[in-house]
Amino acid sequence: MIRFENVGLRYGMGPEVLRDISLQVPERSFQFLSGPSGAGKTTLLRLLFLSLKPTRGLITVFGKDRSHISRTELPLLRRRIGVVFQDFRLLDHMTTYENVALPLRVRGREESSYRTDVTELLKWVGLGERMHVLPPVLSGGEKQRTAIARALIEQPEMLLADEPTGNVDPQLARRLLRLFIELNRLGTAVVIATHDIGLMEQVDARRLILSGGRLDIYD
Ligand SMILES: Nc1ncnc2c1ncn2[C@@H]1O[C@H](COP(=O)(O)OP(=O)(O)OP(=O)(O)O)[C@@H](O)[C@H]1O
Repeated sequence: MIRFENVGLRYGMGPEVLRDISLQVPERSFQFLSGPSGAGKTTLLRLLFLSLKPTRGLITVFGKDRSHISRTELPLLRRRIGVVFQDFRLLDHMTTYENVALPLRVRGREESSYRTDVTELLKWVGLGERMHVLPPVLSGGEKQRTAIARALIEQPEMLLADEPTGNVDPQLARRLLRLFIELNRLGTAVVIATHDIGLMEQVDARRLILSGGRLDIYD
């Protein structure tokens, strides 16, 4: 679905943060992205989500050359990619249900057409009882699961998650990991950025390790 060939990225006039990165996100794959703090994991996820342009190299997204994708096409392609950000980015004045439904509402969908889907998804992530509360009263793990549900509501072909177990205890981390594995079994490609070696050891998945701006791949 996504292919990088010798991709480099620098912010402004700064040094290259990523150098000669070549990777693929095949359909239905499961990969971890790791490396020390500041190695460029979030930057790489932003390139995958099309919110940054590479400063050199080639990125192909769903068969299209990234540099030829127009501004009007970008939101359509992004809809096929779900993202869970490190800081959740939930809207505090909307309930859990409303936060998850927001991407559909923005697209002008009638509530009656998605009510069941949103409710079922919230139950799937274990938030069936927390649908009508506001984010400020949710625990870190509940916020995390709300952000995951919002990333999944449009049934993306690929899910990118930035430190999705960063703020939760080991038990919840395992539960979230099981959610990602189940999602992957249902057909979604998954890329999880994490520092958590214990988490990576629980799944036999490809590891993309960044250090010094370069990427090593371990199968
Ligand atoms: N918007 C920006 N402008 C300038 N430099 C940036 C910007 N964002 C990130 N950087 C720099 O790029 C490098 C990689 O940052 P990035 O956030 O991608 O790393 P990371 O591996 O995700 O780190 P962490 O594990 O701490 O979240 C760092 O040196 C950082 O200071």
